[in-house]
Amino acid sequence: MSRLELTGVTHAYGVGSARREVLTDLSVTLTEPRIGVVGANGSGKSTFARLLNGLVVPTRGTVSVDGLDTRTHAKDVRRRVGFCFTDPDAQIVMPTVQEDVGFGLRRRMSKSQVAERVAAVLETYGLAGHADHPTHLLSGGQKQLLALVSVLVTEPSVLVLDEPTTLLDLRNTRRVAETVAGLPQQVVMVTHDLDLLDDFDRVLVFDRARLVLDGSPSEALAHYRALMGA
Ligand SMILES: Nc1ncnc2c1ncn2[C@@H]1O[C@H](COP(=O)(O)OP(=O)(O)OP(=O)(O)O)[C@@H](O)[C@H]1O
Repeated sequence: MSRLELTGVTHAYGVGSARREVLTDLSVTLTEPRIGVVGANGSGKSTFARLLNGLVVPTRGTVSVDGLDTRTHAKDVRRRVGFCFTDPDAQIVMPTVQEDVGFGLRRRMSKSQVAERVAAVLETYGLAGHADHPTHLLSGGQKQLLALVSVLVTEPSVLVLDEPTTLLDLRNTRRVAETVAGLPQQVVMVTHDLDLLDDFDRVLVFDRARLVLDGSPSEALAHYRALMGA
């Protein structure tokens, strides 16, 4: 597993009177295979997730992945840490399924190698019959799966998922959950769906820009439910 390390991290968006601190003085080291992140809307979870692959660079403090600082080694970090957005439309970039899956590989290997790898992963994730399908015609669940597969094909060592099932029905939620459960990679998953975290090794609870609990799924979920008054 990789070592994801945040040291003295504070992050704010905006400046002057518009400055809004969304993460405050966060230090945490993550080495477990399965890490969940929960918290209220606006508590800083997405910002935390984006810090892990350098999509967001902290205002103060450092974030590193296996010793690589996201500020100075952005490219290496992004190669190791794959990121899946809540909304798959934010990352589906090509007109057909196979082109989209091959997109992240085009600079690393020859056309025939890309075609071979793409065919193999589409088969593995049950999308083989959709290779030539226009991406904009896929269902929400298929799009989410495609976004996940397009990241997995690049073989990241860590996968960060920001609310990957929010837009999905129960069947597709299960499908994504099963796919994620079977991955050899380290996974960091932000979610409001607490059931997805039952078997996780560690769950972080955020509240108003702070990490307020870091523990087992049952401890974290009890704390989160109490925070939510549920
Ligand atoms: N690019 C940005 N510019 C300005 N403010 C931002 C930006 N991104 C997020 N914010 C603000 O930062 C705060 C924390 O947002 P963040 O998305 O990290 O929270 P979250 O816990 O993931 O919320 P949610 O559960 O609603 O997705 C929110 O108030 C949000 O409006």
